[in-house]
Amino acid sequence: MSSTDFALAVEDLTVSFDGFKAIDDLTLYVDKNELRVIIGPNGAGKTTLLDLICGKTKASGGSIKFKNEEILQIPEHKRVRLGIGRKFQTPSIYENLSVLQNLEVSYPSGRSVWGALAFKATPDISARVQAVAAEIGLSDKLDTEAGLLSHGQKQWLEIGMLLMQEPELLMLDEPIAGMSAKERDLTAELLHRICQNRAVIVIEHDMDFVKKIAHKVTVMHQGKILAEGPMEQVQADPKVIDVYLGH
Ligand SMILES: Nc1ncnc2c1ncn2[C@@H]1O[C@H](COP(=O)(O)OP(=O)(O)OP(=O)(O)O)[C@@H](O)[C@H]1O
Repeated sequence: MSSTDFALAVEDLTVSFDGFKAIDDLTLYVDKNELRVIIGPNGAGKTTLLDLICGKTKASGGSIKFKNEEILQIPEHKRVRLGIGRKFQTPSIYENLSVLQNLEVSYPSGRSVWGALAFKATPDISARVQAVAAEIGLSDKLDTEAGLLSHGQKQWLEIGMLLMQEPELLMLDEPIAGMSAKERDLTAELLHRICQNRAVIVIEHDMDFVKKIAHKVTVMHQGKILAEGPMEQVQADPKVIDVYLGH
């Protein structure tokens, strides 16, 4: 497969913090419609890798191509416009706005959060809100104030806010942290749905959940890739057991 076919092509990526290489000459390719899970011990560089892809952290060297376009020099807010969405662990929803309003304010070039109450949505925006609400399982909660949602529902709403921008690459950092067993199952189903139209990268520590969602698993260790492949293969890899799964 030539690199033109990948949603994301990371090559020879390096970042140093005061001489310490948190990401060390790392190469990674993610297909369109692929759900990739990144695992590895604490400090392996997983979060730093996502920070580099979304533009929060500047790389020291290497290349990051999104849909075959070099994005290394492109600032974070422009990468969002290109179609790269990133969800952090803490939800950043507007607790005082309804689910509907949270989704509406997330529409690209939509109104600001300050104008939320006086806002009249166009048919395009309303249609997108309905579709996204159905995708995240919150169709019956559109008028609910976001602050009243359960922890899991807040996480799904934030994913929905990212989906409003129709990202072609969505990155999620430990999406099931703090969720109940039922919420975890629903999140697995949600991730299966949303990777049908885009590439998704998930950082996760819960191996049962990884098994449920991953198309392929990348194991990181000390800023490098230790192993990569289907979960069964990675799980049986003595190197992976030694540095991570055996602990
Ligand atoms: N801005 C920074 N300045 C200095 N060091 C940093 C910075 N960001 C990350 N690091 C270091 O880089 C290494 C990788 O950290 P990172 O948070 O990416 O690991 P991780 O695999 O996400 O770990 P965890 O599973 O604990 O979240 C760590 O040693 C961390 O201390």
